Amino acid sequence: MLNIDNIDLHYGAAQALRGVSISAEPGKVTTVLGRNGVGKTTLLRAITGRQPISAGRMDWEGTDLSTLRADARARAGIASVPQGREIFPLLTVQENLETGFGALPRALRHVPDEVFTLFPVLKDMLGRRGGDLSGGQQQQLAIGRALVMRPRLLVLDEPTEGIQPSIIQDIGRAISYLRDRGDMAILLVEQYFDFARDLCDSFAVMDRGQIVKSGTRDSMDEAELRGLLTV
Ligand SMILES: Nc1ncnc2c1ncn2[C@@H]1O[C@H](COP(=O)(O)OP(=O)(O)OP(=O)(O)O)[C@@H](O)[C@H]1O
Repeated sequence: MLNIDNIDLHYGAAQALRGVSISAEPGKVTTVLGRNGVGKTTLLRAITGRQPISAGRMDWEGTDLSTLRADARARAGIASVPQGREIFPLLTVQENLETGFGALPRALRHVPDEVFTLFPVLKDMLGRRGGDLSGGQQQQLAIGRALVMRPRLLVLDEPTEGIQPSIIQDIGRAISYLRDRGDMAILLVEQYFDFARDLCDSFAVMDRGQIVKSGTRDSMDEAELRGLLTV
C-alpha cells in the first residue's frame, strides 16, 4: 500500500505540489487526472525518487520513501512507465527489457512470459532497435520493461498520449489484467477521461499543484470532472 500524506514539492522557489494526499492499494487502479502543468508528473517523480519532497510523508509498505534513493525504490517494488516512454532508441527491444534487470536479484533476471502474453508484438520485435518501433509499440515496450521489474506498485504517466486507438485498447486490457491479478497497486496519470474512468477504482483531480476533487469511481461526476479537465 502506498500512502502519500500532505506532501509539498518545490522546483527552486516555485511550489509544484501543495499538500497532496493520495493512496494506492494492491488490486486497485487509482487515477490522477488534470490539465497540462498541474503537477501530475511531478507527483510521480516524487514517488519514484526523481525529485525530493519538501514536506509531508510518503509511506510504501511501511517504509518511509523519503529515506530511499530512486534505485532503492525500484528494488522496493516501484516501477514507472514515464511520460514520453524513454525507450533507449539504439538498444534492441530485448536490451530495453533487460534494463529492468538492474533492480532484480539474479534468479529473477529473465523477462516474464506475461510481458509477451500482454504484448505479443514485442516477441516478434526482440531484435529490432527501440527507436525503430512505432509510438504505440514503444509504449508497450515501456510497460513491458516496467513489468520485468516485478513491481508491486506500477505508476504510469499518460500511457495513452499520442497512441492509436487499437493500442490504447491493448494497454487498457493489460492494466485491467494486472489489476485483477490483485498483487499490484496501479497509479495511472491520465488526461484521457474515458480511458481513466473505465479503468479506475478511485480518482483524484489535480489543479495548480493541489488535489481539488477525489473519490471512488461510483462518485465520479462526469460533467464536473470534464469541466475540471478542460482548458
Ligand atoms: N524541472 C522543473 N523545473 C522547474 N519547474 C518545473 C519542472 N518540471 C515541472 N515544472 C513545473 O511544475 C509544474 C507542474 O508540472 P508537471 O510536469 O508536474 O505537470 P503535469 O500535470 O504532469 O503536466 P503535463 O500533463 O504537461 O505533463 C508546472 O508549472 C511546470 O512548469
